[in-house]
Amino acid sequence: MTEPIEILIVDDDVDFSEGCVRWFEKKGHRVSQTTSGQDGIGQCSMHDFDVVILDWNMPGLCGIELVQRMRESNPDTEVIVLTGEGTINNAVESMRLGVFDFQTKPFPMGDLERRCIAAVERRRLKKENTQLREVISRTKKRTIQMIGTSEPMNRLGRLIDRVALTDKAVLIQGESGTGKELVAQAIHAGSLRADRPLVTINCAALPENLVESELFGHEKGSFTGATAMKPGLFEVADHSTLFIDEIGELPLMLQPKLLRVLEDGSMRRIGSHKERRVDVRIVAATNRDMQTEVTEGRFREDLYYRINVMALDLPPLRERADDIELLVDHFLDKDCELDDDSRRALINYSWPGNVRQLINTLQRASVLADDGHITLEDLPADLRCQSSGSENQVGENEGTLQGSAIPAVGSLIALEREHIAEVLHRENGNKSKAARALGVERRKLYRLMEKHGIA
Ligand SMILES: Nc1ncnc2c1ncn2[C@@H]1O[C@H](COP(=O)(O)OP(=O)(O)OP(=O)(O)O)[C@@H](O)[C@H]1O
Repeated sequence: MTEPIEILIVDDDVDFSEGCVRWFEKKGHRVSQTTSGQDGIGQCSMHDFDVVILDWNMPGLCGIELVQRMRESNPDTEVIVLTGEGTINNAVESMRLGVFDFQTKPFPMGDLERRCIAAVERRRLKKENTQLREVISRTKKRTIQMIGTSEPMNRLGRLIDRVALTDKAVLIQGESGTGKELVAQAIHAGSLRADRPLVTINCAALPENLVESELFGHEKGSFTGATAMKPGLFEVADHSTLFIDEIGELPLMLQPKLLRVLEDGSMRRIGSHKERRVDVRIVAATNRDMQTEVTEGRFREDLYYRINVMALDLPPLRERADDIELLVDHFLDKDCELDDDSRRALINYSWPGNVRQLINTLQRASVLADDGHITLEDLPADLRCQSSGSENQVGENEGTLQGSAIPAVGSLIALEREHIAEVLHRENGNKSKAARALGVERRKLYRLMEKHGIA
């Protein structure tokens, strides 16, 4: 049997439509029926049908009007038009409106079912197309290569392989820069959903009021600025994986909505009454202690248990020192080489900003090095100190300038940038702590970091 199709039959011929309902139901499809065009439009606004089978000659609203209104509110639903008077004009008109097919009564029911199956296929392809376009416009393509052969990394690799195939929600916890996003990509790549793109949202990088519309989408006109309908990331990630980065930042008022999708896969766009069903696997990440978040009332306990079905803890780089040299060699510019002292300094450092800090340090050193020959002088002061045996200090380059526009020394902008970088450095790259120390919201810190090109 083929996949069950959700069908709405809109026809004022009661005998015909009841016959259709019985026939389709026997074939295992889910069918609703109405004899009124107005009611059909209402049902479409409440439910996401795959196919509407519509009589062209209904009393009240004419065929053109019905098709137009249904397609306006349900551009994804395919429409098959039925008529007793098969005129060329009707066919041309309905095709122009984007209906999938046009059938003249009477016809064999088997034909109608075959047309419905073909319509569902077109709907699936259209949806997939939209998903791909959305994802391409939102994400940069990256290949996943996790470097590390230490025992903690081998253990993590084995866990990823096992977790990936389960389809269960995963919570990845670890310090900033340890590779949580990379792990999310690896889980998706190893899952049965891997042929579809991974969709990502970072809750902390978006203003609070945008998180809801990004996740759940909105209808045109549902709030100021909603000039067009936009599907949410849950719809974009249908049949795939949604990576929710910094889930600890998810506003409390949105948490019940997320819980609902996780429980039964149902959601609504902002400004819509229509319930949509999605099949999305959630992989979430955080560098917060979620137990504390729950205890202190910032995160719902029920949601925490829902997302924490499988937990993965990422070790900080200082707990897998065996991997440092591998990472250094992997990320070192191919035209550069390290002298013995600088190599030793890199290997012995405690890397509070983890792999991200290591990558930044190497990039910085390769810019500063003469003829590609990296010496201790090309490394930040705290690495040099540590290498000469002084106390562990934090990484000064968790805050390396990435852009090319360096503000004039002493300018207000330069001072702001320096101060932010210094606080990040003092807090070991921990953005929550840095935001608290700066007296701003974490989101604001993200925007400031972006503005100043701080990595
Ligand atoms: N094991 C690894 N092998 C190769 N690259 C890695 C590894 N771990 C991390 N990286 C790289 O380090 C950088 C930071 O990793 P990622 O963004 O995944 O960290 P994160 O834990 O999600 O950080 P944050 O909490 O700040 O978002 C990325 O460029 C990533 O590719």
